[in-house]
Amino acid sequence: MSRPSIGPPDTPLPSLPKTRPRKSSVSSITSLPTPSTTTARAVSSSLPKPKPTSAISTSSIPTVNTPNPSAPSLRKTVSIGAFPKPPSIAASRGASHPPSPLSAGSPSAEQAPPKQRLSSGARGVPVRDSSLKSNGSRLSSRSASRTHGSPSLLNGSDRSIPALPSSSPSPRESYMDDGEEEARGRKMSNDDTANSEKNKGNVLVSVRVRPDAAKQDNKSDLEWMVDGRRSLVSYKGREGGEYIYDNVFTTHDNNYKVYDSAAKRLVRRVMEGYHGTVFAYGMTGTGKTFSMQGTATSPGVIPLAITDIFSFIRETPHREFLLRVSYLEIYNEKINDLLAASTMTGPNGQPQPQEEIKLREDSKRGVYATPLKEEIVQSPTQLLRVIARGDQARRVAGTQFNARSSRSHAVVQIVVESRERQPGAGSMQENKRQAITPGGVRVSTLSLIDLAGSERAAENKERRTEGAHINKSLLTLGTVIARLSGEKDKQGKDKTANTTEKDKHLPYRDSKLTRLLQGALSGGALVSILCTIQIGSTGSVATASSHTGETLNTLKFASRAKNNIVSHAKKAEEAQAGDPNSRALLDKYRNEIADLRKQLELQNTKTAAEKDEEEEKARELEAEQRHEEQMLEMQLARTALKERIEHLNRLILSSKSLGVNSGRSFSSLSMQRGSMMSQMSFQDPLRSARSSAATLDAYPMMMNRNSSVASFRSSFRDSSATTHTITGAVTEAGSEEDLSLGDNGDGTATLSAQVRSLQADLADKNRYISTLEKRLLQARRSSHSRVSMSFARGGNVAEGSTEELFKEKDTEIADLRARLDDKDKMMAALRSAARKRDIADLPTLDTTHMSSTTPPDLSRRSSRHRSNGSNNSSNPKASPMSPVSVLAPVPPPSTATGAGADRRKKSVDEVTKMLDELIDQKIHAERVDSGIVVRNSQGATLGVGGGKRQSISRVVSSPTT
Ligand SMILES: Nc1ncnc2c1ncn2[C@@H]1O[C@H](COP(=O)(O)OP(=O)(O)OP(=O)(O)O)[C@@H](O)[C@H]1O
Repeated sequence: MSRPSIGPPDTPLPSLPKTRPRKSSVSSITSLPTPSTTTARAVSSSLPKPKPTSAISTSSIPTVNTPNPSAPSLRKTVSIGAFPKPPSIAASRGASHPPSPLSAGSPSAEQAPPKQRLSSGARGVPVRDSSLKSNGSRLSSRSASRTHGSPSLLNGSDRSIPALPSSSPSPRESYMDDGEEEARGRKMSNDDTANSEKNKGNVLVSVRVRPDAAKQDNKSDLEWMVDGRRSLVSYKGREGGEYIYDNVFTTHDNNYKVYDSAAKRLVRRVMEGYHGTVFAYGMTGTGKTFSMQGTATSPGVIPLAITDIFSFIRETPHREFLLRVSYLEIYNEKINDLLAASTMTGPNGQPQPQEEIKLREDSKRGVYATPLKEEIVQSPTQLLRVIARGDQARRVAGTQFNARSSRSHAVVQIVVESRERQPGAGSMQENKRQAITPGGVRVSTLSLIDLAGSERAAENKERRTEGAHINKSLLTLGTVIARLSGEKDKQGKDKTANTTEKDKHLPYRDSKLTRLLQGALSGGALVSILCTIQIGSTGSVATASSHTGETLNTLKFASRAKNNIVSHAKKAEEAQAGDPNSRALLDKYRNEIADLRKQLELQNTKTAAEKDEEEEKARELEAEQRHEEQMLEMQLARTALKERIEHLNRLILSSKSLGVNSGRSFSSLSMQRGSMMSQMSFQDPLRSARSSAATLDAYPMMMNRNSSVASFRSSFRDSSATTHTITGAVTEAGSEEDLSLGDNGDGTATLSAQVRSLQADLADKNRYISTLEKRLLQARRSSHSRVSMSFARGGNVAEGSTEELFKEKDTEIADLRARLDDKDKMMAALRSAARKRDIADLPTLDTTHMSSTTPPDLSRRSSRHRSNGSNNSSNPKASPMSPVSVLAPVPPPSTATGAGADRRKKSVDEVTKMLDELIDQKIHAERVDSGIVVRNSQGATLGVGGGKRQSISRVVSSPTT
């Protein structure tokens, strides 16, 4: 049995035999030239025997039924009339043209209203075959009755699109003889026939004729006639015949018309829950990509479907939808993910190799590719962008036939999930959130496929390899479709036949394309096939004859598809809520949304509580900090106050103990102190030291304020002669202070005791400094936190004030350090004075009280220095800055010789003066610094400060006598 190949023959075609004249038609078509060939032959005889190429196995070559050679050679038309005629709504979108036989430009009916055009067309279409004519009329009525009786899913019964009466002619199979068709028909019951008729409506086959690049009236071109109104393509050549489909689009029909007639209903059905597949099939360069993708000015099926999908969603408020899209290509029998390809780039910017994509099958999803990137889309623009991205990644190359030839089969899959909304009361917003029925998500898939075109072997090796793969997969597709007719018969016999069993006989697995299309081809989906042809070979490198052969092959493929594919597509079942096997993201997302909403509400309540708590904590913390600061302030103020009191007490003691005064008073006091010191210095050296230190501090003030000295003196009048303790001098903090006058009872103490006192004083100062430093640190910290809080609140921060505070504190520290240095210096001076005094006093001590207690080495040192001391005392100016030598205790009058006592007294006075001057300088400086005002009870100012430390300046009143 000879079977023509669907693929391109690789040998030159034999010269076309003459078509057998068909009396009725020939007479009616005056414009068509009489074929030069004389003998009309059946398909089998008109085509060369298939000659497999290296890439195509003979077994996979699709077959066509061979008509009986003895039967009349008149070509049978495709049995299309049974299929509904899609409505013509192109008037609103674009041009719909009347039949346009290539040879004779028939007058355009473009301007005529659709109905008028249709009727005039129906009348005016040249029909050259009486049988066709009669069939046509017969099927027209059948078709019309079907429209009202048992509508198929893709016919004009679509609720949303008004259907126009069908003008499809009689359905007849082109490649089956009458006998076979009749036999098949007889074998089927009436019900089967009805079902078959109905199911045929689920498969639409359309043919689109591409306009020639340059119009030339070739002889072969003139043998073709395309009648869009009657959906008829006829060829008057050697393999002459007439092919009738659901739609035939002429060269004048634009993409809108193609979409409206061939895909729109299917897309709408998909939105309702059916699976649907649209694919474009045809020779290379005939306009598959142009039809599916279109151009910017003339969008194709894919963009128009996308627009329609969203229109449907808008028009269907009682349902909610979720759309996800994937885009793959089959290139050289390998599946590439076109959406992942654009995103998967390596570190060097090179595209990364993809994970191998495999085809899997399960009972629910059928055959599917995995792993495949799916993107959820929410708008037509987004969806179009995703697809445009995939298009960029698709393989295209220039071939002999097409400058931008698709080298792969491209499959766009849009998964539509939808479910019913419950009409509910309340606001719109509430409805949206709550009015969701618990179950029932329906998942359907729309596959939009742009196949690569069949082509002849190319010069280029790469193109040849690609071409071989393309041809092989297309041949497998043809084979599967051809064999479906046998399955259809079996189905008629045994409706309960297991589909999987049935599919075993079909070579779906021979190519990835057929495997992927398995669900659609085996009847699980609505199918629309758009076959593209180019009648004239102008602009094609193929010879006119081979081009014609290819075109005829496409037409035959279309006829076979129409006749053999039986779709029993049903609405996808609703997946119940909570079904673990459900792929429905809608369900998943809804649950997730509900969960998240709950979490959010919980979080909101929690956050409110936490916020309150945090605010409370912050308030507490602030209050605590404020309290701490206040405490610190108080402590500092206390410390400063104590310091000052202590300081002032020392001043008072100093004036008393040293007897610093003007004229005689001073001398007598000095004398008295001297004698007292000699008596008392060894009784309680520690107490003496502190009061002496105080004396040194306070002394100069007394020196300069005679009146105050008098008042101080009066305060001591009632005190005991030997031990003076001021109790009322300091009224504010006197109880906390050890206000001893000195260990010698007159405010004098040994210098070593004074040194100790100074050390204690120094320790106090250090403590004070560290307190201040600590405070400064805290102030800084709190200032930082306030600054950051202010920033957090978006308020402005007075940075200047913070800096000023820092500066002030730094200055304070620097001041304290300077004062500390002064103390150190003073201590050093006192130490050396103490040393010298000790040396100077040694003979006196030896002879009076210290002979038993003085260590031998000190005695020695003392005796050694005695002469020096006398030298020094004889010349006190020799060491003016070392007054300690003259600070030596004056020997008691009983032990001191007259001249020696005088000399010593003199030297003591001198040195005391010097010391007083030195201390006076220091105190003066300090007074200016500290801002102290000391007044007596009469208001006389004892000491006046500069006011630099206003915060700690105090007025201390001396007690009145
Ligand atoms: N109906 C049409 N009207 C105008 N131009 C068309 C039409 N059909 C196709 N063309 C043009 O023909 C050329 C080839 O078309 P297209 O690329 O769509 O062919 P194809 O069938 O996809 O080819 P291949 O299989 O090689 O990819 C393009 O330049 C396209 O614009």
